[in-house]
Amino acid sequence: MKIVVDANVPAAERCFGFFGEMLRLPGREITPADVRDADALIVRSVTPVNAALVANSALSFVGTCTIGTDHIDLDALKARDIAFASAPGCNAEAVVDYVLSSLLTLAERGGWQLGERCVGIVGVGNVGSRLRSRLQAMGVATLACDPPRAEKEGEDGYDSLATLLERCDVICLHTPLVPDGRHATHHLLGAQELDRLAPGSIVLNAGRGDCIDGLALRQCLVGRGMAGRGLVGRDSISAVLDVWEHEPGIDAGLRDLAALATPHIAGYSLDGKLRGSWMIHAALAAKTGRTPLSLDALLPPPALAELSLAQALDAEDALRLCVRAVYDVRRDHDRLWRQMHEEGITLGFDHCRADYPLRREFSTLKVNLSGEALRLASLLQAAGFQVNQQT
Ligand SMILES: NC(=O)c1ccc[n+]([C@@H]2O[C@H](COP(=O)([O-])OP(=O)(O)OC[C@H]3O[C@@H](n4cnc5c(N)ncnc54)[C@H](O)[C@@H]3O)[C@@H](O)[C@H]2O)c1
Ligand SMILES: O=C(O)[C@H](O)[C@H](O)COP(=O)(O)O
Repeated sequence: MKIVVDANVPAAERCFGFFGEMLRLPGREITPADVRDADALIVRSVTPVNAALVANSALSFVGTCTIGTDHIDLDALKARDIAFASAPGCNAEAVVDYVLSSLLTLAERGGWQLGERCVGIVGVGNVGSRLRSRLQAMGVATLACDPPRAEKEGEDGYDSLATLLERCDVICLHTPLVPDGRHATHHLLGAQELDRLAPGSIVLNAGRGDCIDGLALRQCLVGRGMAGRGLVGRDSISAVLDVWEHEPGIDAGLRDLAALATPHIAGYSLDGKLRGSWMIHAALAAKTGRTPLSLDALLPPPALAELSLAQALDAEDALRLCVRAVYDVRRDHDRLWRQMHEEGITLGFDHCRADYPLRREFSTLKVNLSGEALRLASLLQAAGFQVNQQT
């Protein structure tokens, strides 16, 4: 069996070398000639898998080791009877870690507490529902908007986008890119919606770049944001952007105005990436009648497995300390600036992603609590850490 695999797919040798001869290629450069005699194609989100790519191929399986599938033309695969698998939810926990690290960073810079805010979650699927559960358990008020779900399940628990814009001071986008139709998400937040944001609001996009009109956001930030990299003001609008229109050639002007700007890495925990590879490995194993490897065999132990707190810290300060011990979003923001400065926008963006430092998920850290710190147990557990109470 010949398998073409994006060079940025981690654990490719173990997951796909397992099935036969493997050819690794840069994801953005895979051509019809590369897949002509291939049986399987394994991609991440940067390879457009369309009719032109698969038309004259021998492919019988395409897998994407990602949650998003907007780069795949499912009709083109169906027309050629090519089996398809994606990795729903694989990196959802990592995206929630990203959101918490970002909001706690902005809270520190702006001098407010996350617990005072109301977070509006747009798109309540694998990512959004996990975010909602963690925030609710932490005692943070949330509202949710997901018209496709509301239609299927009833309106209870769901609000309109207009209500979120009116009542929330943090708006988190976790929608897929849906180009058209009744629930299209292309430019879901445009000039009109951005105009409705209350002073001091935060807009965070970790869905897909095209879900926000970048030009409108840029104008909004010029008018109502704090001009200057990474700054936040009590009454100004702040943006946290992980995804962008036209990646990797993103708008540097918008990057300059964002409080946190990262190169589409919200889901880039090692756990999330390996889960993605493994899920596609398991799908290909099922298709070919093989017994898959176990996911546990792929995941190494974390470098930082435990930390201990014994003193009476402010609850959000303690949370921030644990969050940053595992994942500090400021490092990704700084890396993007540095790499773009050295290599230019496009190369800098892609190299930041390709050479991504090892990152684990909150759930890999055990926090030992004793003495006064015992009162932090429920907050830390709610945020996703393992907690060990030493009485
Ligand atoms: N930044 C990253 O690194 C990263 C990582 C993972 C996923 N993503 C993106 O985030 C998206 C969401 O991930 P997920 O795992 O939660 O996907 P999912 O498919 O589980 O959930 C998406 C949710 O969005 C809802 N939705 C669709 N159209 C909507 C609309 N118009 N308004 C509001 N809600 C709408 C759907 O009903 C669904 O509940 C993915 O499709 C992917 O594009 C980005
Ligand atoms: O859809 C997803 O799973 C995420 O956007 C994923 O993190 C994208 O990563 P990439 O495939 O671009 O490496």
